[in-house]
Amino acid sequence: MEKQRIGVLTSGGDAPGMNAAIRAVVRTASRQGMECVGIRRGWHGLINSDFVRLDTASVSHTIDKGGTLLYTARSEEFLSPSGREKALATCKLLGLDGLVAIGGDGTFRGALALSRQAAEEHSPLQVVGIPATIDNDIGCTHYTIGFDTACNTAIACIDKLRDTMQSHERCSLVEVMGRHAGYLALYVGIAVGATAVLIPEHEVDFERDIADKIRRARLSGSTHYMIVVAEGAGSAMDYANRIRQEIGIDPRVTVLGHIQRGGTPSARDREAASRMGYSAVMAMAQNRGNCIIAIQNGQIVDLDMEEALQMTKSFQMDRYQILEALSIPQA
Ligand SMILES: Nc1ncnc2c1ncn2[C@@H]1O[C@H](COP(=O)(O)OP(=O)(O)OP(=O)(O)O)[C@@H](O)[C@H]1O
Ligand SMILES: O=P(O)(O)OC[C@H]1O[C@](O)(CO)[C@@H](O)[C@@H]1O
Ligand SMILES: [Mg+2]
Repeated sequence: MEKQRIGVLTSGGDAPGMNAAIRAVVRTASRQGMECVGIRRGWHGLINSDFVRLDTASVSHTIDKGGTLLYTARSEEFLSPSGREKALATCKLLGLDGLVAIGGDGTFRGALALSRQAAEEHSPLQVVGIPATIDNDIGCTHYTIGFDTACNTAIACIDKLRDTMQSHERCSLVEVMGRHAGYLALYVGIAVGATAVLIPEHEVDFERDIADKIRRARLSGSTHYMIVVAEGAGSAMDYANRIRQEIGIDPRVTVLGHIQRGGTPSARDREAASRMGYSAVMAMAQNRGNCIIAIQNGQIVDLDMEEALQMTKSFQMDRYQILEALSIPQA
């Protein structure tokens, strides 16, 4: 039988730990006697035949690096069957039997569409997804690569901010990432002991969620207030203006932005990425392709891609209650 050859790519927003996942895929493939081709710039690269051959040595000294050595991109063209047709032509040209796609939910929807189109053309292509996004918003998995590092980065920044907010007895609003998801904001809020956390999953009521919390903190003796705002929960600047007008204090706004997507991956992200990368290739080697590698209750599982993409994650409102119980004194 011919030696199996697989492709690996990163797509969507980058996340610290993606390199550790690529490394695990390449090294496990090599152990399984498979060849590995890196596709650069996500689906855009697959369409344009943008590739690099990878071997065990080419992923040395990458486990500790943020970003992705394969670059990442978003591709409009890949959304159309004609775009995916070009991507399939690259797969045929390179002789790929399978593809490991490291990214978020959009990346997996793309992978599923590609494998369906390949099946229709009677040239099957196994696809396996590895969840990597700092948003931790993929329904089928309790954990996505990059989340822990992003939390630690945001916490380190907010700890610094707290020093100056405390000295000046100010209110600080810090915007963290999360266009559609509040996991990052909530975990960070608990870890920094925030006065309030605003998340997209919980409609913001200014009086209840901001004003009342600041007042109660003041009544209990606090003279500085830390409010963590997920970017999808509204503009931190608008909330600051309202606080100025309605409460009469003069807040400062800090937008942490893309700094949260960079940096040295944490131990948790390196470990999760290594286990997931290994499991992705093993699933393929054992003919269990078209799946997403997930972490459920600490265990690695592989789930049918179509079913996994229909799963939703119920938001952890218990954590929201814990945050309130720990940071806001009772009236
Ligand atoms: N329904 C879909 N069908 C085909 N391709 C898709 C689909 N959704 C997304 N894609 C492809 O996957 C790419 C990445 O998706 P997206 O931009 O949603 O990021 P993601 O993987 O969800 O990561 P993140 O949300 O963390 O940035 C898109 O640019 C597009 O090329
Ligand atoms: O600026 P970009 O690269 O489009 O990505 C921004 C988005 O990516 C995410 O960080 C996920 O990676 C979202 O929280 C954010 O809204
Ligand atoms: Mg996404």
